[in-house]
Parts: sequence; C-alpha cells; structure tokens
Amino acid sequence: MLRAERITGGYGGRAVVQDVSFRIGEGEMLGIIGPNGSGKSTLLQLCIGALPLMDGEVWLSGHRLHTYKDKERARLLAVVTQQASVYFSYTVREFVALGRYPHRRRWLSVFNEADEEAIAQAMAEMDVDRYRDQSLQTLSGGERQRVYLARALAQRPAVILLDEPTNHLDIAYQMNFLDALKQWNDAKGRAVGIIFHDLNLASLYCDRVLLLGEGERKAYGESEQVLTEEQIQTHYGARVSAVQHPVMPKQQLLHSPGIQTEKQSGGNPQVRVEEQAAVIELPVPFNVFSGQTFTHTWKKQINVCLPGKVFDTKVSGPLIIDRHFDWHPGAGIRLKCIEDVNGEKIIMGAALHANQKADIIVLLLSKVRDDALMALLMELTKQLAVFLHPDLELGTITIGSNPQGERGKTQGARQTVSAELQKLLQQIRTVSP
Ligand SMILES: Nc1ncnc2c1ncn2[C@@H]1O[C@H](COP(=O)(O)OP(=O)(O)OP(=O)(O)O)[C@@H](O)[C@H]1O
Repeated sequence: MLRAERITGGYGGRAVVQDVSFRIGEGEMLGIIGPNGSGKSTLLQLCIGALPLMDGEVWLSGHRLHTYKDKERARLLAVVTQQASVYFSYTVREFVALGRYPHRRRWLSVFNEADEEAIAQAMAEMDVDRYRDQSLQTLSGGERQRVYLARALAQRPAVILLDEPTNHLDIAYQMNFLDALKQWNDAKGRAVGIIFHDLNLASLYCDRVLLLGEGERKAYGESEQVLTEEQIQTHYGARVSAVQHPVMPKQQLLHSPGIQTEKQSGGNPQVRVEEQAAVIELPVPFNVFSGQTFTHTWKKQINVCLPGKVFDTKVSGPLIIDRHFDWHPGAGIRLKCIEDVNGEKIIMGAALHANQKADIIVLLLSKVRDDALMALLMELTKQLAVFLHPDLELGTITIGSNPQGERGKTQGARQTVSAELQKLLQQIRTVSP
C-alpha cells in the first residue's frame, strides 16, 4: 500500500534521509524507530509529500505519490502528528469531521449520509463520542490523541502514518490507543506506519520494524531481528538486555543501567546445601523449564540434586525429564534449566553416574546456533557440576539436539552471547566451594 524506494531528502538541499526503502502492506503495522535526530519525522514528511524527494520514489496504492492531486492523496493517506493548538477551539465532533474534507466536492457543502456515518463510526471506534461537544482544549493529552486518530479514521484512508502517537500518554492510554489502532487495522486491512520511541511497544504491536540511524536504514525486518541488544548498543549507544515477553511471543528490552550497585547486580551466586538438594541462588534470573512446559517465569534459583538424594526442585515442582533427554538411571547430579538468550531456548543437563563419571549433556530445544554460546553453556554446566561435587571426574561431552528443532534452519546466523551468562560463569568460577 505504501512503498518507499531508496528515498533521499531533507531540508535546504541537505539530505537528512538517505537511500531508505521500506514497504507497508495491507493489514500491516510498521514501527519506525531510531535515536533522536536520526530522521524519523523527516522520513514521514517525505512519505506524505510534505517535503520534496531528492531521489527515489514513494508509491501509494500502486501509483507514484507525486502523481496524485492533493485531495486525492488526502483520501488515501492520513497523518497523525502532534496537532497545533490552533485546533483547540474546535469541538471534538467538528475536529473529527475535518477528516471528511478530502471526500467533499466543495469546502462548504453539507455532509452527506456517508460522511455522517464515517464520522460517527470513527468516534465510536476511538470511544470519543462522549466528548463530542467539548472543545479539544478541555481534553487531556491522552483523550486528545484519540480524537486525532478518530479524525484520521473518519478520512477512511488506505494508509495512516503516525508520529510518536503515544508520547505523553500513560501506560493505560498507550495500550488503549494502540489496541484500538491494531483492532481497526486488523478489521479493515489498511497499512499503518508508526514512529516510536518506546522500542517495546514497537516490538509488541508491529509486524516489522525499520531502524534509522543518521538518516540511513540500519536494520529492517521482524522485531526480533531488529531489536537486538547489539543493534541498540550500536545505534542508540544504550545497554539493554533482550528477554522474552512473559505472555506474548515477542521480544522486550530491559534497561541495564551502566552503574550498578551490589544490591542491583544481585552479587555473587549463593549456594545452599539443603537436606535433599543444593540450591544455587543466581545473581541474574534464568527462565526455568519444568517438564514439557516452558514456564516463562523468571527464576533466580537452580536446584541441583545431590548424589543419592531424592530430587526436590523447591521452585517449579518435580523435575520431569524432557522426552528428548537421554537420561541415565542412577544419575546423581541433575541440572536442568533453560536460558532464554535473545529468544533462544536452551536446555542443559549434568548427569552424574553412580560410578562418579559424569556426562555433561546439553540439549538444544531450538535455535541454538552459536558455537561460542554452546561452548559457554557447556562450560557453565561443567563448572556447576564440579563446583557441587569437587571429586567429580568429567566424562564424555555429548551434544544432542531436538529432532523437531530449528537448528538446521538457523545455523550460521549471527547471535550474541549473553553478557549476563558470561558474567554468571565468571562469578561461579570465583565462588569458593
Ligand atoms: N525544518 C528543519 N530544517 C532543517 N533541519 C531540520 C528540520 N527538521 C529537522 N531537521 C534536522 O534533521 C535531522 C533529523 O531530524 P528529525 O526530526 O527527522 O529526526 P527524528 O528522528 O524524528 O528526531 P526525534 O526522535 O528527536 O524526534 C536533525 O538533524 C534535525 O536537526
């Protein structure tokens, strides 16, 4: 529906946006992200024809943008930006009705039935009908934002572009606004492009994300490919940790402050040897896999069965051995957890045979494809096993993989070794038994 093809443009002959391409198809939501001054708003201005292109082409519904007359273009393309206060004297209904002007033959002609219906529907969709006779000035920022979107919806465009629509909105208003927009888009099959500063909202709501840096396209694709720790570090200069959203199959980024107090960092791992099991309290949370189900729960505890003792997980109920786990009867130390690194799910196990010879088994449930990470995990598993049982003689190392896993599909892809995992390994090494 909207396609930018290698577009370049800016102000006074200075190209601020350079050679940027993307497309937003029917029913899609594209998130446009990038640090301050990276050219997001300029890109939007180029896409709506408010700034001239120096190079490249913008296509709207199959035609070059500049071939449309203004009114024609306004029927197809709506823009939601922070509105000027000049509009504040309008009532809500009057303001939403402005969305119908591109459809009217003459400026002062009365609204026909189709106009009335579009206005009423847009106000209902954005739930702003209750303010219909209030002036915009009397609304809160969040309420006003919904009215701006209602005006765009009343326009019944094919494409809506929004410039930071959730700025200044509290968390409820943000969710409310984006839920309503997504519902509308799912139902109507339009194309939506949104500039976001909140990367987690972009990840949650958008099908794809475009990352700008210094006016150039730095990354473009599904959110998990774009919103990685590495990209955010490189282009925003910010340290974040990527984690899986607990409910949605989406990645989220947690802020990792540069300065950490001991309290914040959690200190060293602590080991408590209890009657039945050893409990390792970790400084960083792990996601724990219990039986066949990935619990999605943040855990900071790993429970390890001591030789000859009955296993008791303390945290996540009885440990059930995964069906792909070639478990050895009589094993003494059992360790099993999943670390979710950039959405990677990894299962580790350490099995100690009755003869004190241990097999370290690392099972790959899905997507583990980084040799360095693999080596690290195996090393970590070994360290834990040795730490818990100093006399342990380590036997063969076996690597298995989930037969249904996606290892082959993703092999060779780039992946970052979790800094936290490295740190953890280091800390485990330095803990005296
Ligand atoms: N009207 C203008 N005239 C000249 N330069 C401009 C104009 N508007 C923006 N710029 C410059 O273009 C560059 C990109 O600005 P733009 O507003 O597109 O970035 P942005 O990514 O939207 O930033 P932010 O996240 O801070 O809103 C900046 O260097 C800015 O100073």
